[in-house]
Amino acid sequence: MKQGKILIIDDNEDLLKAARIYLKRHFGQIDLEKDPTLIPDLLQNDAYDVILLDMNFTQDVNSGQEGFHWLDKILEIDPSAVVVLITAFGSVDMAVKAIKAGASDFVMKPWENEKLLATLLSSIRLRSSKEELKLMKDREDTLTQDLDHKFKEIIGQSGSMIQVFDTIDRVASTDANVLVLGENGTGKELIARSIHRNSKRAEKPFISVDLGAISENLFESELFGHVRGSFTDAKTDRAGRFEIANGGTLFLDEIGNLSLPLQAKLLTAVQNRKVNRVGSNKTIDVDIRLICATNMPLYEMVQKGEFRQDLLYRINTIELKLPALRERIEDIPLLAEHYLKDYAKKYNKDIYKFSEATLKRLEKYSWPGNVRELQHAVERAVIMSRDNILQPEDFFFNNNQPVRDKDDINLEQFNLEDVERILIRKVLAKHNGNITHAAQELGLTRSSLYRRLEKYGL
Ligand SMILES: Nc1ncnc2c1ncn2[C@@H]1O[C@H](COP(=O)(O)OP(=O)(O)OP(=O)(O)O)[C@@H](O)[C@H]1O
Repeated sequence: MKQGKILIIDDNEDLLKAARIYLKRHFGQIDLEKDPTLIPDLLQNDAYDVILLDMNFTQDVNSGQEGFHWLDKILEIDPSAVVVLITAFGSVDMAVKAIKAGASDFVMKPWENEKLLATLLSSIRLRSSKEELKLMKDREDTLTQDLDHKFKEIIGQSGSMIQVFDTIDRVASTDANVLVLGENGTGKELIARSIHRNSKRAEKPFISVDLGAISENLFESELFGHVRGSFTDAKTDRAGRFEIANGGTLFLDEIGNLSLPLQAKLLTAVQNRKVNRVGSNKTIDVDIRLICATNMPLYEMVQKGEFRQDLLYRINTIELKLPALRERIEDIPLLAEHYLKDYAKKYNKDIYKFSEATLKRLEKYSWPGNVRELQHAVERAVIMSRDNILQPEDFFFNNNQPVRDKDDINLEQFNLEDVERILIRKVLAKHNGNITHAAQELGLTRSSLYRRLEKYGL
């Protein structure tokens, strides 16, 4: 089937007819219109891939003013419309002006059919890439909104969280680099997003990079980009995260996991605010606000020569230490009730509170996985409970489950899931709960390890 819908607007009837006869062979639909005042109606009723528009409608007037007027009108109705202008021979200046005003291309009268066809075909391609781009932009906006929603509300009324809020208030509007320290699941990314949202850069991107999840040899390409052919898999030019974050905030998570050679490369980029794509000599300026986070003891690591002191001093202009959940017990009921409301709604359950005994138990538990662990525990309890009040037995706590010994694994008895659960628990214990290290040892990404932790209730 022939593709493409084309609208031609010109007051010369002979020209319209001739164009239709020729173009009908190549496109799905050709609509002709003599009267430009009908453009808004036509665009209401149909979506055209290309609009071919004459510059001059009234005879003896060659200023092109009318053409510009209608071009503006069309782009006002559909900003991604593809308009090709028809200009009189010899008025190249006007054509250039039209392109600056938003036309995609122009053809000169009298035209050669082949040339007209080639112009229309490339215009149709342009239209579909414009639409694709718009779709991608919309998709990105939706994703950002979803993510932002997830990260919007910071809950806490403990003294230590009030201090955190106060620091966010004071630093958000500055461009100062911020280092967020805290155990896994204490809300480091949440805080980073909140700083971004309250900064002058809020309308620009917030780009998050999990440095613990990037392999050593892809580090430069991921962060600084690459040009085509610079290594085997570099099939196209690609911008790195620094460039993508330009104007906005770059959030480097798990910075303590970076090897010393990569720390040096990062330092250079952070210091100079310039990057070179891998395989290119061109230096690109980047304007970013840097927020870094880690659960590792960076100061001790500096003492041991595992983390560069100069890099630490670059990134820690402002330091924010997030308290572990067990250090702010008064926030536990608050968070638990927040998640209870969320998940009861999500799973359509009529559960409205925790029993007194449950709250006590939740307050006593040590929450090694902090808020993330509490969130998952409440979700699981909501799913499993048959009552409308959550009881202690709806919760499984890490330290309720004895870690079995290696000898316990009897391969005849265990199914694969049991073995996986035990293995994950052991590897986690070996790395003191450090998710990144455990994931590395297990050959999993951090997110798939989190998924399994959730699945097995670890
Ligand atoms: N104070 C808080 N109020 C509400 N939700 C929170 C709070 N702190 C953390 N969370 C939630 O807990 C989850 C984990 O938070 P986040 O990813 O920011 O932690 P993190 O410290 O960056 O974790 P990791 O070190 O594992 O990357 C998220 O779903 C987040 O929304």
